[in-house]
Amino acid sequence: MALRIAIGSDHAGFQYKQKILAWLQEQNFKTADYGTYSEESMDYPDAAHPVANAVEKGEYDFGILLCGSANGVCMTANKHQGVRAGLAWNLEVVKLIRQHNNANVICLPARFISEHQALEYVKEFLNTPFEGGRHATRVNKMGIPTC
Ligand SMILES: O=C(CO)[C@H](O)[C@H](O)[C@H](O)COP(=O)(O)O
Repeated sequence: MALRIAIGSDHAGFQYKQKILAWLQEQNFKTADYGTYSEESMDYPDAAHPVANAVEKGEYDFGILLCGSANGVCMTANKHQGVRAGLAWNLEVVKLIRQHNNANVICLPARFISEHQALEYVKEFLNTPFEGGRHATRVNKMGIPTC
């Protein structure tokens, strides 16, 4: 079955979101676009929460979020149980958020990377598997300790 990918951005990430979405659709991924739908100023949580919800509920396998620095969408997405959103600021870090952190949401800083880089980071994110092993132990400890 094709991977299901939810995407969202604020106004700062809107243009890159449109390019990434077009590429995802060309590749026949199942996609959901949670906005924003123009460059008009808006509040990033209004796009980040719906994407994180879709991943949290298991309706989508991965999320892609963009804002100016990626911090606002990343902080918002990580409020959701079962969401592991990682900041993507270079290719090696993108690999590591999958290999070591099993990130299920990638957060792209549209004002600090090129459109080409944004697309390359998305491709790397989708093609890199989680390594498991010692990293699985650590990821499992991310929840709030009960003792
Ligand atoms: O939320 C952010 C930072 O954490 C994003 O970078 C936003 O895109 C940015 O704050 C938007 O700024 P603007 O001046 O309202 O365009």
